[in-house]
Amino acid sequence: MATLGVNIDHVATIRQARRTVEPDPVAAAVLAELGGADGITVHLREDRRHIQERDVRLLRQTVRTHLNLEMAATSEMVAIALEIRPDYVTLVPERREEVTTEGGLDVVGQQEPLTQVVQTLQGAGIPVSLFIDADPAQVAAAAKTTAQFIELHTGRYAEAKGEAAQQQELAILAQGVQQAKALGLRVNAGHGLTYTNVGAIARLDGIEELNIGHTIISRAVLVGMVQAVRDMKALISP
Ligand SMILES: CC(=O)[C@@H](O)[C@H](O)COP(=O)(O)O
Ligand SMILES: NCC(=O)COP(=O)(O)O
Repeated sequence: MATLGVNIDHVATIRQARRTVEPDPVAAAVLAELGGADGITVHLREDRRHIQERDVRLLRQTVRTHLNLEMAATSEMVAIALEIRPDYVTLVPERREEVTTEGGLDVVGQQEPLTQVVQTLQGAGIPVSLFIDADPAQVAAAAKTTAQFIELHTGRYAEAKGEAAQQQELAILAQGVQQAKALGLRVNAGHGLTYTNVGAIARLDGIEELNIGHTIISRAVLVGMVQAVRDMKALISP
């Protein structure tokens, strides 16, 4: 049964809309944990469009479950991670122009530099997860970096149109989980999951944690964070 990492990026999106101090992602994390979150995920983007370094520093002191820092594999972000020391780091691709993450890391094409970043962080005691598509070559390349985890990108599943297409993407994800486990990788999953599409992913054997953000924050705006998290927990671990 998968656990739930709540991504609170878009609490910060509302704050940054006015460049002000509310709503505070730190307060949101407390409420998410009260609602049953098993972890808190934040994406400190190079362009700081939502989560700020201040948020990550305070969350390090206040998160009682575990803190997952999503970041690009840059020297700036590695230095921040080594200083703040999240419970784990998830390396994600980033493009300034993107509205949100568009795909997984190209580990195959960046094997050497990504392996260096993985070994720097894990050498400092910070486990690393690589956010990748469920592509066999990417899964194999991720294992070669010595990263302890992968996070399978569920965006194509979430965007699939119609039952057949969704079942096809689900089968690809299931295959990716099995390949990763056979290679000794621990497996998380996330991106684009919602209250209506999460069930089939939560039922995939071998996935440890689902990182879910936008849909939970969208519901929290209407019913409150505690209830929004409780509702998602009820779906992924009934
Ligand atoms: C990697 C991923 O899919 C998300 O966790 C990421 O945080 C999306 O970026 P935004 O939160 O900026 O939409
Ligand atoms: N890595 C996925 C994540 O943290 C949240 O993605 P989303 O649910 O906001 O699409």
